[in-house]
Amino acid sequence: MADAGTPGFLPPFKHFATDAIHCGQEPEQWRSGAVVPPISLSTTFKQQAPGEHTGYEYIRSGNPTRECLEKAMAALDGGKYCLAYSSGSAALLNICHLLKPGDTVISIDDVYGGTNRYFQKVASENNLKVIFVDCTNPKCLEAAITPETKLVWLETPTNPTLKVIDIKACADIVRRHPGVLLAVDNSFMSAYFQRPLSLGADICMSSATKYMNGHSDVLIGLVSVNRDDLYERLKFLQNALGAVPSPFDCFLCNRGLKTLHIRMKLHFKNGLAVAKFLECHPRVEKVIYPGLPSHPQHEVIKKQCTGCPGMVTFYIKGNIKNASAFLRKLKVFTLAESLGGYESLAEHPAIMTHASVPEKEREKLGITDTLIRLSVGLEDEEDLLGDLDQALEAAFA
Ligand SMILES: Cc1ncc(COP(=O)(O)O)c(C=O)c1O
Ligand SMILES: N[C@@H](CCO)C(=O)O
Repeated sequence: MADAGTPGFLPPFKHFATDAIHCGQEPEQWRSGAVVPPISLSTTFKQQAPGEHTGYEYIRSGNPTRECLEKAMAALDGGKYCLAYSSGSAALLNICHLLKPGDTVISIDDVYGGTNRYFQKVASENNLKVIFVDCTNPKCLEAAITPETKLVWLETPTNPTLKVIDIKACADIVRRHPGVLLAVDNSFMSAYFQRPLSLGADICMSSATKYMNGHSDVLIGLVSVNRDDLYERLKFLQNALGAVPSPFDCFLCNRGLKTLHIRMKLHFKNGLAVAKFLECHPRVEKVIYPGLPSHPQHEVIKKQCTGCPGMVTFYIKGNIKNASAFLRKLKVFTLAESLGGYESLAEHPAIMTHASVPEKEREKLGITDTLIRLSVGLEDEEDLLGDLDQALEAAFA
């Protein structure tokens, strides 16, 4: 019986679990017939004669364990190719090396703090112009494109205010401007809930450090594309820049993919329960969760996604003291950066993940002293809700 998915959302991507378990994992590729791909640590490979090799010559340019992960991830992203990097930030760096001095990048205004930092404090100092646009209104994107624009960078939902962008609408606009690439950072959704390539994006990037690996024990980035020319250039840059992940990290992330479909369904269930609980709580000012009908782009996420992740953002009543007290009083949720693991995490973006965003910009984006971001994990729902309730009360005691 096929998984019917969630009413109102896209139906689940077909064969997702089977692809996660089998794509790129063929035992026949190993002399041993290993059902689980071995970890190939060798940094170099014997050649029969100069230049006559097995397809592998040096670890940075190719590794069997990394290729198993890349093949599995390409299938999950619905892409032709995938390339792995040492982090999501390294993936962003490689993508930006597709550009030339004098090019312009249009970025969604609300992005991960580290992405903002790279754009404002590195790329901008290397002859790239970066402008930030609220692409929740695609007309704003259209108006911002100039002849120098060569890359549009989206996150959806955005980190941390969970704005949802209509990927297809933005892709339709970008396609009217030849030479402009559309990249979507899919970290918050995972491939299980969202496939940007199928909606017209040229590049799908994931900090697989998050949901894709899903165990908070690997730093790794993944980039999927369909276009042969993009793949060839990114493959060259992957080797030339050298920001590749270790075989062990590839092994762990490849293993994480095998349970992604199960984990994401539970993240959705727990995330929605937490959002609904907070929405009714007297100590909560406002909840932002794309899975709630109250979210301004609720219809967009249902149109382009098969579900919602466990990312819930809310404004606690009071001030910074109440927000800080709440975070300190949590027992099941852990006060820590990052997201997408099996454990529930809570953080204060203005002080933690988005501290590098200039204060005026943070305020404009709504990243205020009372904004709290949750990564709702896989714990028992009653324990999660009970923890939030006791911490909210304690924050005002
Ligand atoms: C949405 C988003 N994109 C990119 C990154 C960067 O990924 P990494 O930490 O793997 O470098 C992060 C977090 O770090 C993130 O939250
Ligand atoms: N990008 C992750 C790690 C932050 O350093 C987050 O937003 O929590």
